[in-house]
Amino acid sequence: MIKINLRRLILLLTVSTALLTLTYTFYASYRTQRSLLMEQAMETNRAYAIKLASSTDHFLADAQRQLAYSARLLTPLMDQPAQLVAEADRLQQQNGSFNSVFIIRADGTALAAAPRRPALTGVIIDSPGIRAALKRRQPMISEPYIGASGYLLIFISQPVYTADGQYLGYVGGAIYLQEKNVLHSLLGENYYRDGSYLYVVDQQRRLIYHRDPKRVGQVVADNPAIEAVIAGQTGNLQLVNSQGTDMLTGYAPLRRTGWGIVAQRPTAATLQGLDGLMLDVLRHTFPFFLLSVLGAWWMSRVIAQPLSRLANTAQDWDSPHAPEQIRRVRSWYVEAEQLKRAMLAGLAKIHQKLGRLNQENITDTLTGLVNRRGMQAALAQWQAEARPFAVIALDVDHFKQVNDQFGHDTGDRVLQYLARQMRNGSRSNDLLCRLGGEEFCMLLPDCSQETAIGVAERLRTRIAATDSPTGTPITLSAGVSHWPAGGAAVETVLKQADKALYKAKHNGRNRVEAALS
Ligand SMILES: Nc1nc2c(ncn2[C@@H]2O[C@H](COP(=O)(O)OP(=O)(O)OP(=O)(O)O)[C@@H](O)[C@H]2O)c(=O)[nH]1
Repeated sequence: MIKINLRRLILLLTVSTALLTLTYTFYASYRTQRSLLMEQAMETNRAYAIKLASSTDHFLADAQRQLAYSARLLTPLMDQPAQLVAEADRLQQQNGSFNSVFIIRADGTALAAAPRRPALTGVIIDSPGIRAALKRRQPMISEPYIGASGYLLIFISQPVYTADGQYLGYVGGAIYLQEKNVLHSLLGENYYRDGSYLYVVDQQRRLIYHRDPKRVGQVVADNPAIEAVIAGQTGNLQLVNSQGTDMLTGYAPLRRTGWGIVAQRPTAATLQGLDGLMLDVLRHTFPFFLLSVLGAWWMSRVIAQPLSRLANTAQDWDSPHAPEQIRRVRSWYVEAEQLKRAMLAGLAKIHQKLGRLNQENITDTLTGLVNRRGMQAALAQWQAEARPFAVIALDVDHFKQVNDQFGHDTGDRVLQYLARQMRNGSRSNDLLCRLGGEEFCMLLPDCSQETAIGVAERLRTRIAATDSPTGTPITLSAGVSHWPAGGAAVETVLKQADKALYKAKHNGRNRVEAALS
């Protein structure tokens, strides 16, 4: 299995988390901005359609008021052609509301027209608007229709009655939907430059105003915004228009005529700025992303460091400095501290075990004294430290007889007894050794030969005066030497002690002899 480095793992995890967060934030921010922009555009269009519906309603009401005023003026003038022409001229020119003005007698004969058209004066004009006005005899706004002049128009009319209610005819104004007039300016002047535009439909779904004059008069089917607005609803929605363009629309009806105003903006134009906006977001977010990568890199180092330092110390566990090295590792988080403690505990156990093994290795099992190997190690260290010491070589006299007479077990107990006596008569830093059989040795650091002779003599005397496990005292012989007396080597000094011991044996046993230096 592939093993991944902890630092890389932390780095990888943190960077991928940061990257995921960045991507998600970016995506969420894109979605939010997008729907916000779209909702804003639709709401703006709705508000705009409401405002224009209200302005257009006002305009039509105003046009009707002008005609009503004129109708009142005309009541006494209906048989005065010159006055009628003057009034028609005034109406047409004063406010510019109408492209043309007609004064029609109750039988349908045109009495005056503005702009002046002599050909039409005195004849009966037959057009849907004029016919409808005559028939209704009430103030009215016609449906759009193509007039005698060939223009698509709406006709606004006001009946002329005498004071006693006799119908004399009416005064009416035509607004040419494809020509310049106040209505046109009202709708067209608010045309925005950001791709937005509006159109007006009548109840038959016919375009009666559009920024493209060629489309005026066209009937638009299957457009949900048109369907809603001619049903008298105000609102907004996203739709694909008859030209296949995705649009954000707002719409509002005209109360006076039942027409509908639809303001719209292509969705693509609305969202055009979004890409730039998102690039800006990315530009602003990227330094933070870099910072978090840097932070992740730093964190991965800081987290991995205690573990990797602990791992390094583990390679050197047999070193006596290992515990200190482990203790020095800064474990700043709980898991590293736990690991550190576990390692220290493990190491302590190992060292304890090693120490025990080591101790067993240098200890004589019968007496518990240091064996020959232990003695060699101590001597080497003292020699390295140039530490002077005295050597007392000891040997039980006639030990063979003890064995023979009392048995080997008693012989063993005698050896243990001697070891105890040696311990009783020595200092804590003296090294007491059994080198094999009944051969013993005492190494006394920082001790002169004379003092060592005294120690050996006291031991000999005590042994000779004390009952051993045999029931009677035993005796021992000793030879004493000193290092570095005479500059001899350690081995020589040991041999000198042995020689002195032989001398003591030779001279009758139960005695201490000093080596000649
Ligand atoms: N009980 C016992 N006897 C041992 C041990 N090791 C050696 N011996 C005996 O110690 C005796 C040593 O005898 P020798 O070397 O002849 O010396 P000695 O009898 O003490 O005579 P001298 O040293 O000349 O006084 C032998 O009988 C060994 O078997 C041991 O661990 N236990």
